Amino acid sequence: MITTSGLTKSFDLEGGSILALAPLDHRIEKGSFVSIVGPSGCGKSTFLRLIAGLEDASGGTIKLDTGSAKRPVGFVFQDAVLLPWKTVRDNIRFPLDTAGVRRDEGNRIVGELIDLVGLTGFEDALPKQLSGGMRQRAAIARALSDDPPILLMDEPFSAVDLLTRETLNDELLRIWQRTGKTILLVTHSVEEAAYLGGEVMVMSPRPGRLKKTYTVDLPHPRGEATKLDPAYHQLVAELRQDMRETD
Ligand SMILES: Nc1ncnc2c1ncn2[C@@H]1O[C@H](COP(=O)(O)OP(=O)(O)OP(=O)(O)O)[C@@H](O)[C@H]1O
Repeated sequence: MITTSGLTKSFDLEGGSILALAPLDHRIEKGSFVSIVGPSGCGKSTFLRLIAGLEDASGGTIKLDTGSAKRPVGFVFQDAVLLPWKTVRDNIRFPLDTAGVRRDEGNRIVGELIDLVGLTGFEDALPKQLSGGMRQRAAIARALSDDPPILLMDEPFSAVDLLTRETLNDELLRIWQRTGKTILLVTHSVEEAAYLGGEVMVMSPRPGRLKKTYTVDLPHPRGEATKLDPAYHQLVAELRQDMRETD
């Protein structure tokens, strides 16, 4: 459902250009959960931004097989970029209002999403009244509001404490299983990548290229038992080794 062929991206800099992404050929199946790891500057964000259409490719192609979806991708960034003067409800419904969705239909969708991300009771709160984790929940709901088949997440949980992060990881897996979205998640945590992903893409820098992909066979639903599974520890160790080699 996401196919890249010879995808490259270079940025013009004073006195030359930098190749942020070397030719990338990859295929991501519909409904999969793909974690992306690699050292700083290896092109992880650039890859997501190209898929989202926020950057133009310098070469090659990206094919998104997303049928008749109005908007193929939703994006969740490291910091929840919520409108500070709007309530949780109005932030989540903002893309729906922009798309001209009828008010009663919008109310129904927003109600379901608030329930899905566990923000019931906080519909009328302003972003400043929420914890970091709750703001990220609202950002996920907003990214899902007009039902994009693909959810792109760029280090979505790196600014929250470890316990909240683990809870949000489990919530995200539940959301993924309930919605069937294709999820691509960039993370600096190899533990998070292994715990969440069905596939892990390992990238290396200068220029950014796909070094390796792992298929993760850990069973679902994942939970505390996953973290005790020797196969999980083996994968984390291999990913850590890959990161050392690419740094
Ligand atoms: N708008 C831009 N202009 C110039 N160079 C850029 C731009 N965006 C990214 N780059 C360069 O492209 C390379 C890849 O950047 P990118 O942000 O995709 O890496 P990353 O793997 O997401 O890094 P990090 O883990 O630190 O977020 C880096 O060398 C970066 O400096």
